[in-house]
Amino acid sequence: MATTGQSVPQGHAAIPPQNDDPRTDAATRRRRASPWRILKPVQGQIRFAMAISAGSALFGLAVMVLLMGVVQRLLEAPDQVPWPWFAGVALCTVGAYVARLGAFNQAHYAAFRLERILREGLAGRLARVSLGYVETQGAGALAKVIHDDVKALHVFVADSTPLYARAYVTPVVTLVLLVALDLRLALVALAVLALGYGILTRAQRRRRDMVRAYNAAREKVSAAVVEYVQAMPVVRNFDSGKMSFGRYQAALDGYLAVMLDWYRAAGFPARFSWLVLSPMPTLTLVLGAGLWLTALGDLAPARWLGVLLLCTGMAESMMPMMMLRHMIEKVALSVARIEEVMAAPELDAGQGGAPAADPAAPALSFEGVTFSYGPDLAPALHEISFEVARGSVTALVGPSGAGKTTVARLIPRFWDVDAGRIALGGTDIRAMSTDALLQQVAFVFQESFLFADTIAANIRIGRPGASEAEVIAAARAAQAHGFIEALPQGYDTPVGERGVFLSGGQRQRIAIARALLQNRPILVLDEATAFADPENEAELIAALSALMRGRTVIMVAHRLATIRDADQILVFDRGRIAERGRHAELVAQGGLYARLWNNYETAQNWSLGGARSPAAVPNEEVA
Ligand SMILES: Nc1ncnc2c1ncn2[C@@H]1O[C@H](COP(=O)(O)OP(=O)(O)OP(=O)(O)O)[C@@H](O)[C@H]1O
Repeated sequence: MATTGQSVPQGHAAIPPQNDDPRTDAATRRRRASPWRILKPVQGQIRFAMAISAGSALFGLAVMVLLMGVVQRLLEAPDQVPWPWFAGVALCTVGAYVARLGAFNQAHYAAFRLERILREGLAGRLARVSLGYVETQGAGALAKVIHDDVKALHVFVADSTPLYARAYVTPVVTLVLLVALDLRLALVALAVLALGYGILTRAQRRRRDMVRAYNAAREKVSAAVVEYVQAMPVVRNFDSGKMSFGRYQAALDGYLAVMLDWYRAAGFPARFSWLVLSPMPTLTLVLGAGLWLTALGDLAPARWLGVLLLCTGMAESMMPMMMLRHMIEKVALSVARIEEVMAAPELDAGQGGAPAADPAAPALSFEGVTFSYGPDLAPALHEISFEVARGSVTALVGPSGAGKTTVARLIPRFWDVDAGRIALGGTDIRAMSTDALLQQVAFVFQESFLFADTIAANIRIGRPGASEAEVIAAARAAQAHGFIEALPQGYDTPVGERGVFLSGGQRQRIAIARALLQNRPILVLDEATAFADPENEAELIAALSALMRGRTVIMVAHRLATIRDADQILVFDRGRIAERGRHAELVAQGGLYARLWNNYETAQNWSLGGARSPAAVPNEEVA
């Protein structure tokens, strides 16, 4: 189906451009970008490739003209072989091929350079945008831009730019030569071309609508495939695949209907126009007209032959032009997506260093912080204010969706606050450089990212210069040394893509070892025990205790037992702090926390036996 490379698709108006990407939103479609802008960094090299390619086209046309000369000489003096003309033909043929090869070489070099420049630019940009942007876009979608969309541009530069020059130079020069040789035959050839173009343009009239319908149908198929595959474990257990397969089937049927409609609407005229634009009709007509003119004694045979030779190339020279239209449409969506990432707002990082050691200021403070995830969304946090004293532990609890994770993520500036400020040691975090901020705070989130490297390397990310003894000490404190030692290659065991060879609890302990090595004064834990199974929960809690010792801690707590001893508990409810205090005070208050605690305890005592008693089921979701 794809029409990449240099092959010319038959009846290609019937083939819609490829856009198999569900990420293409309406805004992107509106902003279909021209590819030329993005090629600027390698513009010089591309122009050079185009110039060589134009040279190759001129050599090709020179071959035709010289062949005409050969025939003329042979007609004038049949017993004398016109060797110089033959030599000219041979030289120009070699020249055409060498120039063509050179053009494609240059275009490929430019494509490789561009690929590298774009990937570096995109990666650099992503390092400067807010983490919130990365999270909202989705790592998969961004990786696709860096990989697939950049690749699409590579293909465009490598294969299309030389064709571009040929597509313009050949028809124009051919036409000039034809007119110079014989205006009447030139007009015949032009008439055939005009007819072919007319039909093709008619065939493409509904193209834009069809492309839209086609893209929508493809997106539905993509989404249905992803759903079908991702939901496979659930599907197998519950509906033996019938329901989600039904959705997939419906998407495929819709896709087929669009394709058939397209084919019916554009298929025949498109194929017909390709037939008209192929060399045969032009040659037949020019041959007939030439015969007639020769019979009238009004056309020299050598000229006639020259026209025939040029006409063969003329129809063919139109092919690249049509192919290019298709290629540019195809690459425009990739360009739009690349430009969108390149235009993503950068985090306005301050230049300041670490906060001044103001002993009177709290380690961390939220001062009237209001934040919403988007201009049209209700605030996730309303005027949140609290202080965290140095060396103390603050726990964030509350029902699901109350805003706890949002608080944790605002500290490393996943997003910036809409109103109010967040300060470390009295300094607004927006005034600190990214490095200075990160030197103060370590984070352990629900799902810790492990690189496809060894366990030791993953721990060492915390402090690249750490010695082996320090890595092992951190792993010991994080209760990870035991299971690492038991692995066949110990600390040199590769953890696989995103740590798939390790359990959730093991991955978390490696992340804790990493944070221990970082040794930063403030620690933010977001549901760090969420993946703990009963077997390693105790170890995980021991690891966290080691990490928390002597540090200022903010923790989003899943298991309320882990926060009984917290110095301060902030109870969130619908984006506000509903209650605050220590465990005993809050339980005594008999409010939201007391209810959450009660439910938590009930849940802890819940057993299969208890499940038979309806009273034992908790009725409110615990954070
Ligand atoms: N990326 C996002 N885009 C838009 N809204 C979001 C986003 N993340 C969270 N929200 C919304 O912000 C509110 C607070 O969410 P948050 O994740 O902070 O709650 P939470 O208390 O941590 O919940 P949970 O305990 O279930 O993780 C919720 O209403 C949620 O729907």
